[in-house]
Amino acid sequence: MSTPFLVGLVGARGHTGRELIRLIAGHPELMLAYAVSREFAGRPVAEVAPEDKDECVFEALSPEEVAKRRADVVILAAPDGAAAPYVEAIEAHAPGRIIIDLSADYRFNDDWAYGLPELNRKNIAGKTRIANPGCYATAIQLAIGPLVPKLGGIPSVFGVSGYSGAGTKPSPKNDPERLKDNLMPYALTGHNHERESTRHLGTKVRFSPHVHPAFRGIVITAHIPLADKMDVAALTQLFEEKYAREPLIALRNAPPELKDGTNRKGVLLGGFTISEDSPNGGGGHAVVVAAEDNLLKGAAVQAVQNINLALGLEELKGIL
Ligand SMILES: NC(=O)C1=CN([C@@H]2O[C@H](COP(=O)(O)OP(=O)(O)OC[C@H]3O[C@@H](n4cnc5c(N)ncnc54)[C@H](OP(=O)(O)O)[C@@H]3O)[C@@H](O)[C@H]2O)C=CC1
Ligand SMILES: CC(=O)N[C@@H](CCC(=O)OP(=O)(O)O)C(=O)O
Repeated sequence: MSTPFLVGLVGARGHTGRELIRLIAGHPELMLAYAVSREFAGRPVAEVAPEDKDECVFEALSPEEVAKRRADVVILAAPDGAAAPYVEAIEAHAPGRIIIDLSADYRFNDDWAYGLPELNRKNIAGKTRIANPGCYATAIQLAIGPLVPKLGGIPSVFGVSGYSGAGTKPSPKNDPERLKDNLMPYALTGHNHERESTRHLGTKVRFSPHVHPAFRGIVITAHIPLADKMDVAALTQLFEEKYAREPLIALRNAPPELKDGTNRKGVLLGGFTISEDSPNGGGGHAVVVAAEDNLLKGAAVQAVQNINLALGLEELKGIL
């Protein structure tokens, strides 16, 4: 067997960190070199993630210590706003090292590749600075992307997420008591993933998220105004052609439900519908539904796709 690539993981205690440990353990060419957590420091990683076979112990490493430790790839899976000290220390000590940042901190930075392989993999291959997309933003862009050349207005998206999307830091959005028998709308305009989808699709998108009591899983329903009339067969064909060679994207006629996306490695798109109703002329609007697991294609699986592309490995190695 060839020497594995070493991966350092910052934010290893968190929800996405947990999924990343499992994926790294199952990847034939990656090895976990270190796992950073201040709260779990000193505990064996296998205590919380039994699949870890690299016998790591959680460590409370500073950004400088992270930069000085040997690794081919550093994954930053810390909350928004925390990445810069790690990036700066790595720039100073090991500028050629690959960094995959799961937060929103570099998704608006032109010096970083934006890592949504199904829409822009040629911009990711061989890169050393990759911003992993947001969870809702992944589903939104995959649902709207094929229709961008056909738009006749601003797409509007309703989204629902499980509460793991809100991380482990206590907040109303991950408080089981607040969420019990509940659906909580928030950030009705201007959510980060509205800005992110708008930026990377290159066209304005509106988005209102909601959180509900399941732990994981996302469903988004996109209403997409069309410039010209289109029937359901043509709509479906457009998606079939766009995603024909994408193993992580599945299509079906019926609208996917939350549970169809939970624990799925990729995204399920469906519910392809056309409304003839177009008060201002034009082609009416299409409706497309997407279901995904926010922790997998919405975070950790996508990070492994990006690592594979950065290292020149087969994109789906360790995933399928
Ligand atoms: N959850 C999701 O569905 C998705 C999350 N993301 C993004 O991924 C990142 C991680 O999310 P998630 O796993 O949910 O977060 P969690 O809240 O579950 O975990 C955060 C992790 O970061 C560590 N951490 C907290 N503050 C800092 C800091 N200042 N410096 C270094 N480490 C820190 C924590 O460990 P400790 O305090 O022990 O050091 C913990 O391991 C976030 O940026 C999030 O926005 C992206 C897509 C989907
Ligand atoms: C339910 C819930 O709170 N979801 C999070 C998902 C965002 C996320 O994790 O993405 P970033 O990496 O862009 O911060 C939110 O709406 O902020």
